[in-house]
Amino acid sequence: MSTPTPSLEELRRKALAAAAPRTVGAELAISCERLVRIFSTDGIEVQALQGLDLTVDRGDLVALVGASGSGKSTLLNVLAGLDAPTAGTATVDGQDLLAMTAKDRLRYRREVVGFIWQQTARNLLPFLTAEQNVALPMQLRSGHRAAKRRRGRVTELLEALDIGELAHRRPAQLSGGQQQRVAIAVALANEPAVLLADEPTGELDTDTAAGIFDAFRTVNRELATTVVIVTHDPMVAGEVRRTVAIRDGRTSSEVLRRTRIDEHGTETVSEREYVMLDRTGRVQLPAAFLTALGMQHRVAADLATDHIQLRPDDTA
Ligand SMILES: Nc1ncnc2c1ncn2[C@@H]1O[C@H](COP(=O)(O)OP(=O)(O)OP(=O)(O)O)[C@@H](O)[C@H]1O
Repeated sequence: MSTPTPSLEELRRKALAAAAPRTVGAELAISCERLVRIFSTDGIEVQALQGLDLTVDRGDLVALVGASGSGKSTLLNVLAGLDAPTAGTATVDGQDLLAMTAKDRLRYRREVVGFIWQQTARNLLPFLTAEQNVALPMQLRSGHRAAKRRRGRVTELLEALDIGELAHRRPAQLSGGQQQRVAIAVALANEPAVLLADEPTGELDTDTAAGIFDAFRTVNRELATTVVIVTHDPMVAGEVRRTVAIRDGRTSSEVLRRTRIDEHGTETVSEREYVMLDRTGRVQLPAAFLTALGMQHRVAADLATDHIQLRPDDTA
């Protein structure tokens, strides 16, 4: 059967689509490729990010873990538009972070991302009540919303975070956990595409931290907001579907958790660790595996039908 000849109109549509400018990574919430951030102080250069690759799907909930100084906060600050990368590409919600003017960056911070700091006091204005804190980002946004609609959203957010009855309290009249819930509501005020949190449970006790983490899950599930949390807390890392480890300024491995329910309704959670593969074929193998087999400098790589074997160098 011969393929029907496309009509002139179809060809024209295809040509226009091919010629249209494409927004890199528009289908992803976050896309970073070979991201580099170099800090220079007193003539000394620190490479905080050394060619980091990361993609996050829309609607995902991801924990970023890693040793102190591995580059987690640097990455989060870049994604939040608080800091500019030195090289590489970074797009959030289809917006190119390296091509932004100062004005674009301001709008980006106000409308595209929400940010939650570890220090509870840093997230809120002390002289405003919880509801005034949540309403403020909406008032600052260009093209003011109608006051009535704004009030409705403030109430909705405070209720979603289980703090509806605390709307009239100032931060000093709230516990650390309650303050972080208000901070999440503030960060969500302008319906951001991505919510970023840097050690949001770092100042809280274990039970309160569990509650805050639940709040992130609720937001992720019910408002479909993409959430990225930097954490040291092993409990948080163990609860999310995806945990990405950062080592020496690069994503080194990730753990994916899957929940399966069998025919008897029994839930089982399986975990699998993956190492990252970049576009040039580089992988960073877990240090523990390399030490266990005494692998250094070079390894023997052989292709099998469905896997690649890596063995210690046998020529030494
Ligand atoms: N403004 C800066 N000026 C100079 N060096 C910096 C700056 N910010 C971060 N660094 C350095 O960059 C590296 C990565 O720091 P970063 O704060 O991103 O790590 P981290 O993984 O968030 O650590 P922690 O878990 O301790 O917060 C570190 O060596 C740090 O000293």
